[in-house]
Amino acid sequence: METHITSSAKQPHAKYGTRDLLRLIMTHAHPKKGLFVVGILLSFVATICSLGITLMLKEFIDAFNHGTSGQLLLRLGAVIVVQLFASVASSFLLSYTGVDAVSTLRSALWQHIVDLPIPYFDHNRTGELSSRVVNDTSTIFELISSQFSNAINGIISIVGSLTLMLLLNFRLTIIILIVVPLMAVIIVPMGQVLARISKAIQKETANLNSAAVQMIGQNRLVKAMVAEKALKQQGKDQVDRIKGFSVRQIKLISVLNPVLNIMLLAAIFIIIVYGGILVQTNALTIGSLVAFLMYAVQMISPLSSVTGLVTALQQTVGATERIDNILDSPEEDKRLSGETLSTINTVDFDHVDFGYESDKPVLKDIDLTIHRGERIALIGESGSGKTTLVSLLEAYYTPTRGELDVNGQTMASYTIPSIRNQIGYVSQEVDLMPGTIRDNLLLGSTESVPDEQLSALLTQVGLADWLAELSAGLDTDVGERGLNVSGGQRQRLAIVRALVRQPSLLILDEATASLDNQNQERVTQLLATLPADLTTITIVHRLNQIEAYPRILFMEDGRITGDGDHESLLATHERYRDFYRLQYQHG
Ligand SMILES: Nc1ncnc2c1ncn2[C@@H]1O[C@H](COP(=O)(O)OP(=O)(O)OP(=O)(O)O)[C@@H](O)[C@H]1O
Repeated sequence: METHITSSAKQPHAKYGTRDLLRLIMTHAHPKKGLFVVGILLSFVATICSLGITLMLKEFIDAFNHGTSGQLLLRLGAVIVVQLFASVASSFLLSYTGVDAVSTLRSALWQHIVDLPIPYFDHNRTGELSSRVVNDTSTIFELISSQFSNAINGIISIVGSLTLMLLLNFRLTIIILIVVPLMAVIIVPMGQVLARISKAIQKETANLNSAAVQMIGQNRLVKAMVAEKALKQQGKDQVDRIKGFSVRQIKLISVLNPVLNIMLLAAIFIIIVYGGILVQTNALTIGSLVAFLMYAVQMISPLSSVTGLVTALQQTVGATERIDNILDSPEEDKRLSGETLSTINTVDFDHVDFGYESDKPVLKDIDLTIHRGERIALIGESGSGKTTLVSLLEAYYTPTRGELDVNGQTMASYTIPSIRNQIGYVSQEVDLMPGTIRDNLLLGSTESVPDEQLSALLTQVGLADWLAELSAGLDTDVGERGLNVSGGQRQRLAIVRALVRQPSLLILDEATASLDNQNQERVTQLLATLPADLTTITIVHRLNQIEAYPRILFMEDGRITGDGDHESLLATHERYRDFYRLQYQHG
């Protein structure tokens, strides 16, 4: 039988390389190839023009003694204009290509993450996933929009300058060719160390991101546990780890740049001394010497952007691997070619087993039939598998053994959206989405629902007075993570959200933490006001309203050991009796 637990068992990909990066960019970022090629060509033109300008300057200087040529100035002006236009246009086109590609990649990632199956989220931390969408895609953006074109221009500049230098003076060029490899001996190993450091910075920054998401999200818990000190220390340690790597990085860069500058100065010094001698002996014109100097700079300066490309590629390959891991994880199979489930009349668990991990069964031999319109309470000790049982109904997971049928047909034959559309699910952790109350109530709703209907439902759950007090009514913003709404109100809003889609099965995972007795009573009363043909399964944590449920399922260690009404369970089920008495003793 198919299970969705694929992400954790995924085989690690073979070593990642530039080819994977290219594949990722081509298949998911869809860069505008035409614009990119035009951008590179214009960049090529701009670099060639720069080299040409130097050559013209040489002619200009050498023509000084014979009076300046107006025609030469005109040509120089024209080339400068072309160079300016080409660099502006290429810079825009390449950056635009990068922005466009990274936006496409981010959207693809976002959409893919939305469609990942629940088990994927069981195994991956929120902060890490958000870091993939934001930080790792930025690394790819930098590569496409600047580092890549800088390096290509650098190579053109190096090759062009070198060729022109060779044409101007062979021996001077040879001297430069001795200095440059010396620089490479310093740049390349330092570049590798820098790459390792920036990889570590990236990793630690992602960790900080994920820790920050948790720290902010769990702020109430932290305060409740008076854990501020420990958490501050944890944050400081994490920040210090990044600082440690960053300091090493700036130390290296601080040394690298001046060393390179000194080597550049040394090269210029040699050129001036040796070139000066050549000028004196008329073996070289002053114009050629100036041009030579400029070419030397044009050749040496881009060296770091060329070697920088290697570093950038290494970093981006790391980001690629992480993004690929997400994109390669299979999306939830929504079984869109299956049948549409238009109502739920019966649900049959036929000797169903399920475990999140194959060797640890959580549900054991569940054999159960639920009929339309039943009001069921599901109770049992914490960890006995209640939430897991209803998660199977939501098709978040599939049974590892046995059969789960709806209307006498295997659940696997129905499309997943049609199953979920028939189920109103109110989970224990009720989260509201950012937006207005209306946005929240209509989340995922494809049909327009009149405000009167929403108000009627809000009245039904006892929120009419609360709504009337809000100045903007249904348009009130619920605030981030729904903090402006109390736990009980949140749960009742979630009930309305579930009812708006007119489900045939309502599942309520009662939130013990946020519900006081009064609220719980309200929820129980609400069940009585629901349409008679709406089946409800309520996971009940406190039993003070348990008599209201005609059918109670008692779960122990993944099995249903009791199935009946309150009186019959009290009479026949020892554990239920203990459970009931224990709860009552504690009020
Ligand atoms: N996503 C998951 N991955 C792995 N194990 C899980 C996962 N969710 C729950 N479990 C385990 O499955 C078992 C049953 O959990 P479940 O949440 O279904 O119990 P429950 O009866 O609803 O508990 P409670 O009343 O505390 O909500 C527990 O041992 C739990 O640790």
